[in-house]
Amino acid sequence: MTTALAVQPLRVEPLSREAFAPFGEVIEASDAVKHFTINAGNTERYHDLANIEPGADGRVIVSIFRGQPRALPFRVEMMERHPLASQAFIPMSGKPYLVVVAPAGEAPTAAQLRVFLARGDQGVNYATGVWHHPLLALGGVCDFLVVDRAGPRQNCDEITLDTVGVIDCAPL
Ligand SMILES: NC(=O)N[C@@H](O)C(=O)O
Ligand code: NI
Repeated sequence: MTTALAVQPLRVEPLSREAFAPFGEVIEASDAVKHFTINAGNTERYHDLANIEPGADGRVIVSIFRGQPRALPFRVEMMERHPLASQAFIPMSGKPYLVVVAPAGEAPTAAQLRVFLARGDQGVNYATGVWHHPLLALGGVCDFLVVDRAGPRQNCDEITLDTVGVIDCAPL
């Protein structure tokens, strides 16, 4: 007889720079970040938004992830981390998406997970080693520009959670 896994309802928070700070950076054109006008006044530059870390023997690469939408309620059953490098996701389709994270270090429990709803104009950069769930697109097929690492050595650890985290909220 298989025993059912315990479930833990997960609260969804709006994504903000302050709340996400323990996990990395939020990539957005906000008055809260350093910005200045360039190109003879035509363009505003929102400067130096994320710490992109490819690791000592890696190089920075840019890819596009085309994510299929996830259905809600969503069961968070696994998490992953990239121990050698950061990973950034910048939405290109203008739709909100979910970000599930836990601090770098010991494998997290469901109770330690943080869930953020990101707007379609907010990207995130996971700092090296930060636990996160793979891409969670919502509302349709969505493209994301992804800035992460190519290089030798394996750069993805996955864990299965003992307790399933359940995200069951409509976007905030
Ligand atoms: N595997 C892969 O490149 N994608 C994950 O790292 C992810 O965070 O979506
Ligand atoms: Ni990842």
